Amino acid sequence: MEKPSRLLLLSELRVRNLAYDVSLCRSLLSWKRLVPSPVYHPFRPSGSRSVPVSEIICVREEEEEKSSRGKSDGSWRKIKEGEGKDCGQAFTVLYVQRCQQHRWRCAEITFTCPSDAVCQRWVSSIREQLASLASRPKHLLVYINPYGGKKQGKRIYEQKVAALFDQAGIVTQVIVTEHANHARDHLRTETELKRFDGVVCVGGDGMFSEIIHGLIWRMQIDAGVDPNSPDESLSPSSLRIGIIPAGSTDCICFATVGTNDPVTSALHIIVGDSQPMDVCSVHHNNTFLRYSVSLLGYGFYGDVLTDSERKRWMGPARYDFSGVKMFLSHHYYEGAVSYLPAKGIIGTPRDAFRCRSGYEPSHKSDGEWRTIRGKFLAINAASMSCACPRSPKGLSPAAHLADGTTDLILVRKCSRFNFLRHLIRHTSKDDQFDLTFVEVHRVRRFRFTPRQCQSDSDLELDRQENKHQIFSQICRDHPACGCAPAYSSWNCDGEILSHSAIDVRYQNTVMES
Ligand SMILES: CCCCCCCCCCCCC/C=C/[C@@H](O)[C@H](CO)NC(=O)CCCCCCCCCCCCCCC
Ligand SMILES: Nc1ncnc2c1ncn2[C@@H]1O[C@H](COP(=O)(O)OP(=O)(O)OP(=O)(O)O)[C@@H](O)[C@H]1O
Ligand SMILES: [Ca+2]
Repeated sequence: MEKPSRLLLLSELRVRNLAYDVSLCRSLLSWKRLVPSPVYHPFRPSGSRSVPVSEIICVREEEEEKSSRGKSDGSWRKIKEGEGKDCGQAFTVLYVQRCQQHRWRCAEITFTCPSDAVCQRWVSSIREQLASLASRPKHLLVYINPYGGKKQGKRIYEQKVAALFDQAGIVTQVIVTEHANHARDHLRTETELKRFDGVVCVGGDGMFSEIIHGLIWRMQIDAGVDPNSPDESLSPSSLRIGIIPAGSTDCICFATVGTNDPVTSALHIIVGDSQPMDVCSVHHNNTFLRYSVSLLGYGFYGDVLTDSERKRWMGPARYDFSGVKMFLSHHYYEGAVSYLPAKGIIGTPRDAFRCRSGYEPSHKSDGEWRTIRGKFLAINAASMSCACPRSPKGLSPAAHLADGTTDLILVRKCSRFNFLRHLIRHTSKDDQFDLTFVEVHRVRRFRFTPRQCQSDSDLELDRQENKHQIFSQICRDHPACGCAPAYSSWNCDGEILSHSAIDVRYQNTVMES
């Protein structure tokens, strides 16, 4: 065995009885097949592969091979006969294999060594390399929501994730929640959080939201900041949050990882990947309501959520049922949206670029507040793309994950046919914003006031702008006329907000695994 300075190890090992040149550099494990060649070179490498050490899950000594050594095991005998060498132990490397559509799988390869000593050297060298990867979690606190999505959270964790964490040497404390807000309250009070490198959320967007709320609260308390104060800037979280998708939309997982697959997510957690994301805070009259990381939607998405919560027994299909119902209801809502455009940022919501990686928040000064009044079918604020299996490009395909902005999408009252065109474009390559009744702005902050809550001076401005629309005034004065509901609700990451008039501002960035 030679050991050039660039290499940590270089050996001739066997994989399924074939000879390979196997090397371990500082960041790469590579194996190259050695094929006999009759022409110039006695051995010519082919079939080479390499895996970054950062994507190795673990290395395992093959105990069975050790015990069968010297016994009349067919494969061992072949190696002995073929090579005429004294065969030793084998070791298996488990590593990440990238598959289609951003899926990751755990692959493994077993190397047979010529001696025990060589095997030991390989195993300890790879383990040393793995131990030096500081971003890998060692202790994780896992919350399982057994109630989200198709109610499979517990099974998904036990069958697809637990064994992988175990193989990667991750020690877990698992809590299966018993009621809504169990995880949030547990994070707020009971746990000695310093023991953990991260929190794992097995559930959907609502469960992730619970965990964000618990963690942010806890971080503020630990940092001596009043969590209720709207003006205090958030103390950043030292704990990362990993998501194992087990909900109905799982858009936070899909938009960050590119797929909703528990094994892929578990592998991202194991290798210590991290992804910062923006957190917005939502206030009503200076009172804090909630944080949001994905969608804040009024009108269509608020109504779909309100209607679908009554049909939870349908599982994820409730959204399609309520989606069709609310599409047919075709409710629009009047109000004023004011926003602070984000200036000096890289990109616009109409870019072709898709973001699944971090982005530095820009702190350049912003523009002037602008106000848009009107009748809206939907007002959506997307802090990330909100991509999900229903819409793989999402509500705002070019939204950045951590740039301190939100894409504000306004869909004005239009015909059902036009609204359907807009919706369908979420599922195709066509631009859903390239329609006269849709506008999108990248903003740092925004406010919404339903028409019924607008001040008299605002209403006077409205009247001047919409002199011809006399019926809107009649409907406002006679909300019982049945022409349309006056208020919708805000869908905040899949939870219903208690107020319609809200003030939303970019707050901070948290880490997600
Ligand atoms: C004709 C096909 C049109 C398909 C249009 C698909 C657009 C889908 C866009 C999905 C955006 C999801 C945003 C994520 C929000 C999450 O924070 C939240 C919590 O998990 N999920 C939802 O609110 C769950 C929201 C789920 C919304 C489902 C809407 C389904 C609309 C169906 C309209 C059909 C019209 C048919 C007419 C005959
Ligand atoms: N043990 C529990 N029993 C009842 N509700 C729970 C429990 N644990 C958590 N919850 C609540 O369940 C709700 C739904 O969970 P979650 O959002 O994860 O799934 P979902 O709504 O099906 O998926 P998505 O949000 O991705 O569409 C959340 O509001 C969460 O607070
Ligand atoms: Ca939910």
